[in-house]
Amino acid sequence: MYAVEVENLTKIYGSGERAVTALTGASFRVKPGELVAVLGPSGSGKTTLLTSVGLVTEPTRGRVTIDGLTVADDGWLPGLDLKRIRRERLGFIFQAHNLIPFLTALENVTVALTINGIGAKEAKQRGMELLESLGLAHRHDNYPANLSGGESQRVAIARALANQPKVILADEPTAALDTENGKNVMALLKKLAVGNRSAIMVVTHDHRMVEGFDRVIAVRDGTLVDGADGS
Ligand SMILES: Nc1ncnc2c1ncn2[C@@H]1O[C@H](COP(=O)(O)OP(=O)(O)OP(=O)(O)O)[C@@H](O)[C@H]1O
Repeated sequence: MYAVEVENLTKIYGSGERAVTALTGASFRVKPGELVAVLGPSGSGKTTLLTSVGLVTEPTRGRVTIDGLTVADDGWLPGLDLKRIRRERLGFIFQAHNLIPFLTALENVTVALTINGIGAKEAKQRGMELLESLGLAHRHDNYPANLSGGESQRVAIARALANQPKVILADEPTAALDTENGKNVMALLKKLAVGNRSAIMVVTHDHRMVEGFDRVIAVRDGTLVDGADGS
């Protein structure tokens, strides 16, 4: 089974004279354990692609299936709890890592677990294990303001992984990092994709990082021009 299947996805923002077609007939699939880059110029539709898979942007037409569950078929399917599906099956990593400033590194990770109903003690144990696996156990009680950019991004990765999602979506996760930290983050994502059998989709402009990916999906003017299907 594919982790992500997108068929004929079209997204039109607005209507009438103001309508903007961001994606036209995009189709692709990502397997578990695959690390895929989404590359393309500004305005080409990369974020729309990622947020459609992330259940944030409602597709106008086409089908989106996450881990075997079809969530959209010409718009969201009725009766789905999108928030819950997002929480349970997806993990998000952003450029500006969005850590909660008044929570420690560990608490930033455990908050994702407690929202999903995991008890405090178990959440703490799992959070520490995750931070440990990312080389951050010794920084667990620091607040984001006292973490470096690379450390913050690794905390954000730990948080995205907390619920062992089948699909991880990252928007420019290395853009704010220097080359060395960027490469470390990419190596970590690669390890996690393989080890956890997660599919990871990364929107990036960062050509320095491209060699770390299994596949590059290239987007131009709302159309996928290359790399749509790795099978
Ligand atoms: N909420 C919105 N309302 C109207 N138009 C939008 C909206 N979001 C995106 N667009 C338009 O859709 C097109 C694709 O945008 P999108 O953000 O997906 O591109 P992108 O490749 O991620 O760009 P960037 O690299 O600059 O972030 C652009 O023309 C953009 O202006």
